[in-house]
Amino acid sequence: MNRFGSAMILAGGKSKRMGFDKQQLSFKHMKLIDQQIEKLSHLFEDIIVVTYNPHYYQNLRCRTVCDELKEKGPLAGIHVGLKHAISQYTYVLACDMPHINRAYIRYMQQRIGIHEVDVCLTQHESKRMEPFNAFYAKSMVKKIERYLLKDKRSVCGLIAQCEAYLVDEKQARHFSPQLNMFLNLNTMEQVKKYQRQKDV
Ligand SMILES: Nc1nc2c(ncn2[C@@H]2O[C@H](COP(=O)(O)OP(=O)(O)OP(=O)(O)O)[C@@H](O)[C@H]2O)c(=O)[nH]1
Repeated sequence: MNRFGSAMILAGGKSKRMGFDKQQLSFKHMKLIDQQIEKLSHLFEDIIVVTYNPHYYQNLRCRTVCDELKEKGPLAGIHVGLKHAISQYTYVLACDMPHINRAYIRYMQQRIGIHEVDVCLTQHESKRMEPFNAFYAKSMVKKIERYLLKDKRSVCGLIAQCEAYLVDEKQARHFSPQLNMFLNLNTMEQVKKYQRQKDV
């Protein structure tokens, strides 16, 4: 099994705040998630989209899976994505995140190379953790399953029980000064603001 061959995009949420399915978000006449798949395909040989709508992805360079443990939130997506991953570590992204930072992905891979942890993610000065734009080990599958079956859902609660490499906010800002690489679009207001700033 290789080390970093798989990436997953979570696209199985309810998008209540957006008011329409975030998998359908488009910029410049191209779906955001299709743009993510395109970008990630230059960095990872295996792209997994965790979705209940596999037909959206038929002609793209990815495969699809859907949650085994339903109605349990993003961790259930991470759970099934890791189960199907072909590599020891999988890069995890949400379908509403428009910025993919290659240098930061490489940096996290280097850190994992040295520290051999269960997860590598970023922690803000406030101690809040970013569950996406992060790496998770395939060896976490059983642990996540047990956690979800106890009806727990918090990614951060799970991380507290793991060997984690936490990149601190200051370090992350060297790669993304405004932390745009963690921007996620939950509402139309956020989409409009993003469009105004980026002219997309
Ligand atoms: N596979 C899977 N992905 C999920 C699930 N819940 C959320 N996600 C994904 O996780 C990421 C973050 O989700 P949120 O934005 O917090 O939740 P959401 O359900 O998409 O949106 P809201 O209904 O507005 O909270 C998005 O990429 C979602 O598609 C789930 O139950 N299964």
